[in-house]
Amino acid sequence: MMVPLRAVETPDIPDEPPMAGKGLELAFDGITKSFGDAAVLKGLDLTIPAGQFVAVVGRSGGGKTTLMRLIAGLDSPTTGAIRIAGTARRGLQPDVRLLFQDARLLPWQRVLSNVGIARGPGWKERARALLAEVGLADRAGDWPYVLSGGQKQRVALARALVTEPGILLLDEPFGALDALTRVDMHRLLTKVWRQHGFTAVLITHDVAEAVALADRVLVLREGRVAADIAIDIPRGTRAAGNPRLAELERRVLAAV
Ligand SMILES: Nc1ncnc2c1ncn2[C@@H]1O[C@H](COP(=O)(O)OP(=O)(O)OP(=O)(O)O)[C@@H](O)[C@H]1O
Repeated sequence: MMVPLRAVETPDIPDEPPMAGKGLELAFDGITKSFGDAAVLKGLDLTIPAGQFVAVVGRSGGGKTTLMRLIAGLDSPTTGAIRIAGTARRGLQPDVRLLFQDARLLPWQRVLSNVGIARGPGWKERARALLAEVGLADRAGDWPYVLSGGQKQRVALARALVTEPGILLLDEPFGALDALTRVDMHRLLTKVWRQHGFTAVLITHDVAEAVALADRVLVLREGRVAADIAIDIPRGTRAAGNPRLAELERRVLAAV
């Protein structure tokens, strides 16, 4: 069944700011990144306030994944610095977690152990609470292979949240899901973002998804921020048919 979904409706979620506390500020100071002679990022200067939900859109090859890898500490910028809560980022850190298009669960661990991968005292209770939050309280004892694609992504989300990261990076996490499951995941992501208060950076090809979920959309084009657009309408009103949403979507598309 084809379901025409221009935007995500989240009328069941009140438009409140995220809970204060966990989110960390993320700043790019003159970031460039080259691979050999190829300049992929050509100078990024911007600050993402703690707890903000930012979507990054752009054409294939525009440098989105490269930027993500720099934030995660999987790679280093050629020049410039990334600061997290004011401190220059150095290598992998537990305050930043990643969610990818594929859930990357460990097939030899049951769902609960996948979520509680970090272990430590009280890990089982914590993992169970997170599974309940993502709607999978009754699947703790299952093996990953019995889960649907959407359920696997829910487990991956619970696992990412178990360490209460200050920044959650999402690299096309819903790209492989069908339209209805995507809408469910949009609702869930909005809910957990509100509850946990992390700073969110979502990479997506889907402009409708970007304007539906984010506070702010960055358009990355040829290694630069071609547009920085505030989505200044309440989430509860971001339904298909809202003319202001359509206008914002047009602005983002024009910049892409
Ligand atoms: N390790 C690498 N070595 C050489 N070139 C690279 C490397 N990583 C990325 N690139 C190049 O950098 C450019 C940007 O790639 P990147 O994956 O960041 O783009 P993207 O915007 O995420 O694209 P997509 O939407 O297709 O994932 C591409 O031209 C790519 O070939």
